[in-house]
Amino acid sequence: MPDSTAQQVLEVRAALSHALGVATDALRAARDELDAATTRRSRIVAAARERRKRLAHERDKRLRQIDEFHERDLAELAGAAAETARLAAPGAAGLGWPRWRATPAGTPVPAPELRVGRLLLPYDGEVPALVPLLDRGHVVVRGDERTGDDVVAGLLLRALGGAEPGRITLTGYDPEQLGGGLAGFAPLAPAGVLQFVGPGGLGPLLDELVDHVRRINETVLAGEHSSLRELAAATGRRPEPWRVAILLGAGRPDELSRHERGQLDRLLRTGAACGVHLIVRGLPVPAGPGIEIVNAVPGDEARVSGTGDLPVRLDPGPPPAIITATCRQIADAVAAGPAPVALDSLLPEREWQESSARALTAPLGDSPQGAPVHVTLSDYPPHALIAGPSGTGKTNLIYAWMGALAARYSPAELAFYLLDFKEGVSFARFAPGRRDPSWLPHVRLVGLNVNTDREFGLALLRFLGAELRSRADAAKRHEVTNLAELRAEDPEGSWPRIVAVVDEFQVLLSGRDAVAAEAVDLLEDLARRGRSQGIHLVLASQDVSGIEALWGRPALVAQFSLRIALPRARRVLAETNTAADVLPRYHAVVNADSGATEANRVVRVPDAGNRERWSDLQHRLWRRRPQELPPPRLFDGDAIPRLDDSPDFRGYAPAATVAAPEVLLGETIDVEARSARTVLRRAPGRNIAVMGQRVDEACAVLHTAARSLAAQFTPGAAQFRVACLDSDAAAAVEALRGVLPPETGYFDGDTVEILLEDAADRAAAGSAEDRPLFLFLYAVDAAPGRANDLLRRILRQGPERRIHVIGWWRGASLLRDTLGGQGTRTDVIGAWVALDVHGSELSPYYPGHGAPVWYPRPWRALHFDRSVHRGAEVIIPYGPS
Ligand SMILES: Nc1ncnc2c1ncn2[C@@H]1O[C@H](COP(=O)(O)OP(=O)(O)OP(=O)(O)O)[C@@H](O)[C@H]1O
Repeated sequence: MPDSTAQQVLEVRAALSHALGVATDALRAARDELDAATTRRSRIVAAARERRKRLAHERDKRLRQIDEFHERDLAELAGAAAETARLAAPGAAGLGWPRWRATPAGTPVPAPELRVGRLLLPYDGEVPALVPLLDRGHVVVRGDERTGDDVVAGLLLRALGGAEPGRITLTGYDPEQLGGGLAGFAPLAPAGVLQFVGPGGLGPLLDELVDHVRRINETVLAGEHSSLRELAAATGRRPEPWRVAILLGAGRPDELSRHERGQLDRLLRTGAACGVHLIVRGLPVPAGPGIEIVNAVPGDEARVSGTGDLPVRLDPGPPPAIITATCRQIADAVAAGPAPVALDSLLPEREWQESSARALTAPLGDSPQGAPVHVTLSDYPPHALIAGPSGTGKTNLIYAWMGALAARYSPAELAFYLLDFKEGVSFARFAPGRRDPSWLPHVRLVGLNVNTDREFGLALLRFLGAELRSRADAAKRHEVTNLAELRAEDPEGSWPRIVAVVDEFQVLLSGRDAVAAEAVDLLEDLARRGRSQGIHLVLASQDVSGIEALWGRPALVAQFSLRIALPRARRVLAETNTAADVLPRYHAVVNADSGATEANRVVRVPDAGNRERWSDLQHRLWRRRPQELPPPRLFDGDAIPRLDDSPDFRGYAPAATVAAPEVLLGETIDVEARSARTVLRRAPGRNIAVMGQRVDEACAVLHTAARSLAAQFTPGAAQFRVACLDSDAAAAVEALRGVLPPETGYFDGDTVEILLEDAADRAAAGSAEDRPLFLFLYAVDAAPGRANDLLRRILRQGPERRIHVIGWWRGASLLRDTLGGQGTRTDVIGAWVALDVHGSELSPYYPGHGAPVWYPRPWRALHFDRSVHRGAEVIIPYGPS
């Protein structure tokens, strides 16, 4: 058994050892497996880590790419926004304050947007934050008060600086600070560009703006355009300025009444289309279309509604010095008025093409809407009244009108007669001058410096009256009633329309004297009957309101149905028509219906005063003139005429016998250049007395008389004797030696009696002289006592014996003494020339007329010849040759 036990032990042992071996193998195998698994795991872990790293890398790379894209996109967008902003807000609308300056631009459409600050974007460059105002809408500023003030000031300055001066007008409502919020803009007020309304003024202001919108809709847009902006785009013109109202309320909810609320809402809705824009702060205005809201907070948190929620940094306010300087410039420019329009704008494409048979029509300038405004003279309206205070451009308007007419109608169609009672030479340009020999071919007469020679005005009216009669006679002959018909019936006749322009015509009508009375009568007749005969009167005056002579004759005034009022003209339009009060410079109201408000047409008159521009036109027309057309008659009251220029004097040819020798005495004040004359025929009383103390003028008259007589006789055909009793006249007498025949006898105080005795004897002789004898007696009142007797005999008996006295007495009463004192007859003095002698002293020599109206004036004389004159005539002595 032991064996079996041992065996068994052995077997067990063997089994155990086998099992052990197996287990050991298994263990080893397991270990190996573990090792392998461990190794594999480590590899897997390492691989996983590697992948994660790669993943992170990839992710980072991708994120970086996305960031780059994003930034690039953003930069592109911001760049584009900045560029757009630069275009939308050019110049003054967008420049930063350090470089800011006004950049007034013509009429860009639409108007620029205005910078208020910059958008805060992750972007290197700057993107301006803009708000639309002019042409687009309204701006409401909320938030911090000081920042808001800066925004408002910036907006206003940018808007003003980008527009032509005067194209924006501002109205401020600032009840809390009473305009203090807009103090910097105060220099605009005197020029009318800025006005303030007081604390109670909001309602009226809103009413007025609403009314303005209504007016623009009715009269300017007139259903043709939906907004001024559209009108400007279509026509290139902006007929109305923008009106910007700055409403700075106190922020109280009850600040607006119901009515005001309604008006404000209306303006917010409809104002922008009509150029009315509001900048509102401190009044409740809800967001809405066309309303830009600026939330004004300092720092980086401001917002502008047009740019959504993007943060904005608002600009600081404009430097006060820039505001003041800019406003001053604008005010100066507005006060100086708009730049002148050129005369050429009134000229037709082809000159002298029009017929004046029915009317004279020409443009006078442009309306505010840019259309030409035509003015017509015809049967209706026949005559024009122009008024405007000194310097408002009356003369210029007349030039412009004349230029436009003269370029359209040839001299066969139109004739001008021009008279200027103003001191100066405004119409001189139409007549040949020393520097420029040209003249306006239509001009037949130019009267200059006639302010003291009202008689010349009268002469013109008389002349026109005669022309009127001759036209009326012709019309009767041809059995027609007006110029158009007459021209049709008589195509060969010369019937131009006549335009008589009288500047400062009130001078002619001033005074209650015979000249004024006759002038008004003539004017009335011309005004009434001239219309159908093509004679048109254009009367201009600084102030027609005080012309009693005019307003006392309503029938006369009624004929002047064309009224032209320059700025601030009084009474020329109807009483309730105040259009002239608000006219800008160089504008006029033209009214063809006697000044009724409905007939107002505003016209901007071009600058016709410019000599060069005018000369171009005048020279062109002058070169085209018909060669037979003479230059106009020029009457210059300041010029002293010369006998050598007198057509009468030049017409003399010496003859051996002259039945009616003429004595020329001076130039008449008349439309034709004529010499005043007295005829010394063989008849009683044919003597001439010159009366007055002015030596030069007396000598000039006697010199003219001597020259004119001498020119009519061949040598020896007449006898001349000269006596000089005043040494002041010695030089003048000496000058006669060159004029009178060599055998002329000269006498002085010592020898004058010899002369007078001889002449008196010859005057008393039975038969007449075979050759006339002319006695020129200078200062004859100084002759010794006995001389008066002799003189009386010569004066009484001489003329019938062909002995005539042409004498100078140094006073009217001295002549009377010569004739025999008070009460003696004066008819031996058949003609006289009075110098500085008052009219009342002349009554003894003025039979049947009382005393002539005569106030002595330098280098003028009164001439009366009882054989031919109804009344005395004013003459101008001829000056030295
Ligand atoms: N439309 C215009 N454009 C530019 N300048 C003008 C215009 N009208 C007038 N002026 C200028 O204004 C000034 C005054 O004009 P103008 O002499 O015509 O005025 P007036 O009313 O006739 O004055 P006065 O009665 O004192 O002579 C002139 O220097 C003239 O050149």
